[in-house]
Amino acid sequence: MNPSTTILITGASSGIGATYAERFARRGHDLVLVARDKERLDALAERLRADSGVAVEVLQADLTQAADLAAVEQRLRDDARIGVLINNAGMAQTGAFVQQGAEAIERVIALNTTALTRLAAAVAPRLAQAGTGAIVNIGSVVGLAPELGMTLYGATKAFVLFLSQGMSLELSPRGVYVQAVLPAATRTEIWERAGMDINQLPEVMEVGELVDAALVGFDRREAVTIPPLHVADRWDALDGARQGLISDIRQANAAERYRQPIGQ
Ligand SMILES: NC(=O)C1=CN([C@@H]2O[C@H](COP(=O)(O)OP(=O)(O)OC[C@H]3O[C@@H](n4cnc5c(N)ncnc54)[C@H](OP(=O)(O)O)[C@@H]3O)[C@@H](O)[C@H]2O)C=CC1
Ligand SMILES: CC(=O)[C@H](N)C(=O)O
Repeated sequence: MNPSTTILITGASSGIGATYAERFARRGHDLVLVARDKERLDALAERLRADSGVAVEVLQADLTQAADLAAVEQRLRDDARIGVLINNAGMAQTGAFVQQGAEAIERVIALNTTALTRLAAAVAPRLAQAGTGAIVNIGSVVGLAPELGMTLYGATKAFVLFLSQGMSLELSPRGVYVQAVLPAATRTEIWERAGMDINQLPEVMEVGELVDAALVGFDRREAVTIPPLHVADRWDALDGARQGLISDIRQANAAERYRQPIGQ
């Protein structure tokens, strides 16, 4: 990738986003860092400028707020230097589905799905027009498995995977690379923020290892990167089965098992 490409990273004040910022700064890229906590963003920006000599701009935004989201969209539309969007900002949600209040439901959907989609949609036309660039959407393995018990959060992450695969089908022929990254439990603040104790987990990946693995997938132009999945064939089998299913959907008639016997 051209080192003169600027990378915009959401959720860059901590965890996975901050680590992406470090890694891309080391690769020589200028950065635009987005999150709510300006003090933390400023401190990170200062360190990255000093360590890597790159230009780093801070854009304070609460992506669940209309005006802030619109400002980041505008920036992505207008700034031709930004060639990569790391769509990372997200929050987790604990508790049973019956315990979710309306406000909490709105917030997790607004951040994990609406903001992510709108930012991707803001930058995609410009990248497609230029015939280059990349959009990285951070999902989660939880989005593959309702059994993991995070129904609402998992549903937002299933959305991210579906959206990414659809975007990839549409945009890769136009020169734009779209990657979905699916981490599993990774040591960041997200757990504490959601009121979960990370120390109760049997296994946790360190955030540097996660981002470095995601970047291996990025450099290989993988459409779906699942760093904690040790048998890659499992994903190929799942995705292949899904595609096989499509060929068995024949829309002219209901399947035999749903037909009422004549006369009943
Ligand atoms: N850690 C894990 O185990 C896993 C994480 N993920 C995903 O990785 C992504 C990053 O999370 P992670 O690094 O772990 O968690 P962190 O809590 O460390 O980081 C979340 C980032 O999002 C920002 N953010 C939160 N709310 C908003 C908001 N309303 N507007 C703008 N920015 C916001 C936070 O900054 P600030 O508070 O300053 O706004 C922070 O920079 C998320 O999408 C998460 O779902 C996926 C699977 C596993
Ligand atoms: C961060 C979470 O809460 C979640 N378990 C995940 O792995 O995505």
